Amino acid sequence: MSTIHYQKSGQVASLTISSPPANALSRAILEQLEAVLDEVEQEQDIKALILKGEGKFFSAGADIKEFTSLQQAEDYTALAKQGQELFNRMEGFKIPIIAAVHGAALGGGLELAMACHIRLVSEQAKLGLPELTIGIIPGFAGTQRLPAYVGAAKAYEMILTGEPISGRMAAEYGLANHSYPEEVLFEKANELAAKVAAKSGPTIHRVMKLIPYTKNKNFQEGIEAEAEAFGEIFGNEDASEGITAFIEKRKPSFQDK
Ligand SMILES: C/C=C/C(=O)SCCNC(=O)CCNC(=O)[C@H](O)C(C)(C)COP(=O)(O)OP(=O)(O)OC[C@H]1O[C@@H](n2cnc3c(N)ncnc32)[C@H](O)[C@@H]1OP(=O)(O)O
Repeated sequence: MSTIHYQKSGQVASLTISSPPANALSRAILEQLEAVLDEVEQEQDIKALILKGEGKFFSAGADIKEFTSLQQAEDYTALAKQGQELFNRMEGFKIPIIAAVHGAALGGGLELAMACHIRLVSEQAKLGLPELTIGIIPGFAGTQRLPAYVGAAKAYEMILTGEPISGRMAAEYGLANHSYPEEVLFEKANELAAKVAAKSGPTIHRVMKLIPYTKNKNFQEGIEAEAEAFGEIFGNEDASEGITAFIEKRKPSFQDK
């Protein structure tokens, strides 16, 4: 069963995405994440949150198989908005969220990690936005958050090639705070969360309110345009071909239509 496990240990809580085999972000998983954040918000004493994935990966992104159940451009736009709004809520959360990324954070999985305040990654993890490889575009604010972390030039390359970068390179690019061997990643995340949790709660909350003032003012406009474009692109034959090819485990044959 797909779920988000919520575990509290002192003043640190962990949220674990458990949606085998790839921790794909179905609409149901996004709703569960929303519900768990509601629960966390009720707890007065939590000072740091760790977000991680169970199994082989952090998350392989939106649930590509679920895409076939949607019909209209508006349905896809609504899906993009669901993810964007949740991720905006996370970015504006008063409790710092540390993403501990192992295996892969691709597409919506990377977009989720980018909505966290700090990213620790395993050295060999694959981080990327591969949507163009399946004939679609990023839709959970990746076109806006990735350039903010790595600069426009690297974001163009990563999005247009669809090729992932390693965790080690993500730390070099500024996309991740640090990279570690996978076997120590979660320990490092716990250590960092403990350092944060040792601080006074009111000071943490003030900082969490202040740092978002640095955000680019065009961001909201950018994600609205992204959600519209995400919906429109699904009307293309190449999107159907890309998604079918992924499900059939073959290379897509795009016709530029
Ligand atoms: C708005 C947001 C949009 C998006 O996020 S679009 C999605 C963007 N993400 C991707 O395009 C990533 C797609 N997945 C992959 O590239 C690969 O997978 C991995 C690199 C993550 C893993 O590769 P490997 O280790 O070879 O495993 P495997 O056999 O490809 O996958 C294991 C099972 O996981 C399913 N799966 C993987 N990613 C997704 C996904 N994003 N949505 C739904 N299912 C997914 C596969 O189909 C398969 O399933 P089965 O065992 O039944 O054949």
